[in-house]
Amino acid sequence: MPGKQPNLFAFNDVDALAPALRSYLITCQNAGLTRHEAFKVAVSGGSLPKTLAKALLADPKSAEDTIKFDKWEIFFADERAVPLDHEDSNYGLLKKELLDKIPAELGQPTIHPIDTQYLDDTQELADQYEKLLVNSFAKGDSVKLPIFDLLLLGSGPDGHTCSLFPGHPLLRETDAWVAPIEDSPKPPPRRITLTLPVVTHAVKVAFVATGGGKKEIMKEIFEQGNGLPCALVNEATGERCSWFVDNAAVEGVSFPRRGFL
Ligand SMILES: O=C1O[C@H](COP(=O)(O)O)[C@@H](O)[C@H](O)[C@H]1O
Repeated sequence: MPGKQPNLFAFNDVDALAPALRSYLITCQNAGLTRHEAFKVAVSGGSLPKTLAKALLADPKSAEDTIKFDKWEIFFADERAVPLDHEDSNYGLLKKELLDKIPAELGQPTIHPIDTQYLDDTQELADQYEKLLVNSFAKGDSVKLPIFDLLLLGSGPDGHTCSLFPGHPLLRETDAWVAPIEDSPKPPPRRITLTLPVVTHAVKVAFVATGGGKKEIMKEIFEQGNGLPCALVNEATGERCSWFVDNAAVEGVSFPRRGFL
């Protein structure tokens, strides 16, 4: 692994995890604001938005403990090729769990959903999302990869992250920033996803994984790796990567935990 190993932060439960995640997000936010007066974050769907909402919608404990939502630019780490109000939409999920609940006085983030006029053609859907990233990140022709301030990811019980699935040829993609997938083993099959080089190029990467249903795959990710997508992210990002988990998700996993300060 480059540099040090990923940080594994384990908590008793989601209620204990959420304040630590909030504090981590504020640190990433403030670093982004210092760098370019915005916080550019890509988020996943699945179980993440609920935990994210718990972290972000909590009452601030001090003046420093402030989420500057109006400075947040939220992108999607992966998205399903469905309308934004469809029950499978990652945007729809984030809206329901978080966006609709942000009090107006806290300011509102800028959201970058997929362009649903291209739903019938996943290659075009991916290309259009890549263009959006080019316009949001590129400062000239020299930009080879977008640099997100943070990628907020989940881990499926098969070790997938974004819509990058174990053993799938998409894991070898080196050119595209955003790629289509038509054969996702987890429904719905038609999706787009950030590619591995984009994910691993982010300033920071954070996974959130909770519940005993994840413990077998967490063991494999942290003990063997086995080329699982989550393990590939760990290997490529090292200490830039942090895992926020509950104890149930890492029961029996031999990997050093770090204390969250
Ligand atoms: O299909 C997806 O699954 C993963 C993992 O979801 P989880 O419910 O096991 O946390 C998610 O990160 C991804 O964004 C989503 O499209």
